[in-house]
Amino acid sequence: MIDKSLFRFAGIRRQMLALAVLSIVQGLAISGQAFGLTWALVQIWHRRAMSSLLIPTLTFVLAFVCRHLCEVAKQKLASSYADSMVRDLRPQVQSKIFRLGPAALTQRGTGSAVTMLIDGLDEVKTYIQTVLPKMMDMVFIPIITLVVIWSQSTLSGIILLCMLPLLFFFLAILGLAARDRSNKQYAQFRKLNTRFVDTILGLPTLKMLGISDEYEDEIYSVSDRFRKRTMSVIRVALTSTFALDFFTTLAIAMMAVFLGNRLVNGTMTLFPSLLALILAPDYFLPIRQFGDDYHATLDGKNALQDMEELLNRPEPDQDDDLDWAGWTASSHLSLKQVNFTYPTQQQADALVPAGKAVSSSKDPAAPKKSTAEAAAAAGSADIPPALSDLSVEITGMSKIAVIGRSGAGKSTLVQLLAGFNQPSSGSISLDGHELKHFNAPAWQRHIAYIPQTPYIFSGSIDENIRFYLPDASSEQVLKAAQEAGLDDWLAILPEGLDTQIGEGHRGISGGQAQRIALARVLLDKSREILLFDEPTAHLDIETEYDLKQTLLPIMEDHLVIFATHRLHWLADVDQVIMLDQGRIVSQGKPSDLIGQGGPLDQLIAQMGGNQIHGYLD
Ligand SMILES: Nc1ncnc2c1ncn2[C@@H]1O[C@H](COP(=O)(O)OP(=O)(O)OP(=O)(O)O)[C@@H](O)[C@H]1O
Repeated sequence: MIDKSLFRFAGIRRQMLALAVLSIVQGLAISGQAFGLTWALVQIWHRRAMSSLLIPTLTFVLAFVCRHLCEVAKQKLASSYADSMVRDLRPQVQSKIFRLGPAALTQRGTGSAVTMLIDGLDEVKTYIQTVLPKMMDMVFIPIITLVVIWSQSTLSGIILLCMLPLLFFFLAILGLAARDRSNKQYAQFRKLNTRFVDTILGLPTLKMLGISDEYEDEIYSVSDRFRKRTMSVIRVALTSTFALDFFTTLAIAMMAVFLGNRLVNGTMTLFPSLLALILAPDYFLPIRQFGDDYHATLDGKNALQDMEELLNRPEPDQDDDLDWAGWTASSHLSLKQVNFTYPTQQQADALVPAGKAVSSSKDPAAPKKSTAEAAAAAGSADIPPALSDLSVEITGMSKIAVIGRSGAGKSTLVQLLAGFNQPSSGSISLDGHELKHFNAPAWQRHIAYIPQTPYIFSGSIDENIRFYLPDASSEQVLKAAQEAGLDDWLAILPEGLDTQIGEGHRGISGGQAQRIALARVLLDKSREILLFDEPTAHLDIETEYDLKQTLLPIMEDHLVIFATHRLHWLADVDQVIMLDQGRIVSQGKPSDLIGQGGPLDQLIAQMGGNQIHGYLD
């Protein structure tokens, strides 16, 4: 019923102990309250003097106050513990998502990550603050009240004790049914969020293609499935409440009949029978409350398991030990027979060592596989490698174009160099350092990655330019903006660099976004390696031409690796790497390759020879 993973949280045992003490005190107070009430009622029944009611009434009031103070204390304790646990958990989950990187986000879906960080943590909080005190109540209060009832009427005690297994049986059966349904409901909830966030992100495209209504219907049907799953959880919850209430009422009614009978026969006095009867509902109350709240907390339990699964995911290896000062004109990078295969969904799931995945492994202590190992394992699977036997030599401030048809592996290679993808085999040597992969802070501190659509966050242009170097001076930012060709645009903006852009603010063009990305590179001179993943793919030819004029001087004193479809860039690079199905089919100086009738000529012919005019001229 209670998640074992909860015990890994610091201080939980102390909290449970404090809650247990409070539950025991509350159990005693409940008995004291029933005792005072019964005493007072018996005094009234026997028409005793009003003064004889003073002590029973005082007992009742004191016990009543103590009972409710215990309740308040338990709620405060559980809620402040749940608060502090969620406060600790939030940064852990957040930084894990960052450490896992873009591949994990692609696998889980952005919506799912957002759900986990916002709703998921709130649900975990509700789960912790509800389940811990209820659990303690269920353990201690029935025992204390049963002892008191048993001491007054053995028969009542036996009736209540016999009813307990029945209640637990129903609690377990319906709890399992609710858990299954709740798991499905949570999976549907994740699907709904992923679908919803993806659709919102793709809304401009959907609108442009005139299919946004169909997606609205699609979201409606996913939401409707979620509603049906929620209703099925509620149905089980109501059945469970009904079953628990029914058996509780039945047990109390049976007790009342037996006790009434004995009272009439004169084999029992009023006080013990009334005390047993008054206390009986409190004997069942914690079990009923746990049963009722159990369904409400299942989402939190699922969210916690989901977080545990994420936190236990092995992270891509990171080489923190690389001691490398940066790329210079004499630097040398060598890749030899490097292979990379994307893991399949099943292989990615098999990486998870905790929770469900552990059960599939005979040895829970088995070492966790890294993404690279999974990719190596993936070699035997059906999916072909995205990069095969890649051997490249790169020296000094060269400019290298990576070209090839769609799906050839250009982006995969750039992402491998950025450290997102880790090779499954092959060797890498950087200025004499042997690397397993490029996920090394010492390397990543020297690269600037510019994708097709640069990341523009919600904030001012100034803040966006400071992306790599938040402490740069205003003069440096302005100079970088001017060098990146943003000055004409800034001149017409009333607020200049302080203009708010990104989500929820002023929209900007693709060319302006690329220039902001260039300004980031120009601002941080320590990034001598530029990794471009088709930065001009979304731009019209005039904008691309304008941007190219800005880009060429920047490329001069950098190592540039430029994945592109636009072959006119061949006129401006020193080396070309042509990929086809993940293999290098042609490599060398463009002037040595063009006109030789090789694969590059075929590609030029297929893509329209005029693109290369700049080079031929
Ligand atoms: N996350 C991924 N998971 C599995 N396979 C992938 C993933 N990303 C890319 N691939 C596959 O890897 C291969 C190379 O893809 P990649 O994106 O590197 O090609 P590309 O040359 O950049 O294509 P394009 O020019 O269309 O962007 C393709 O077959 C693609 O389907």
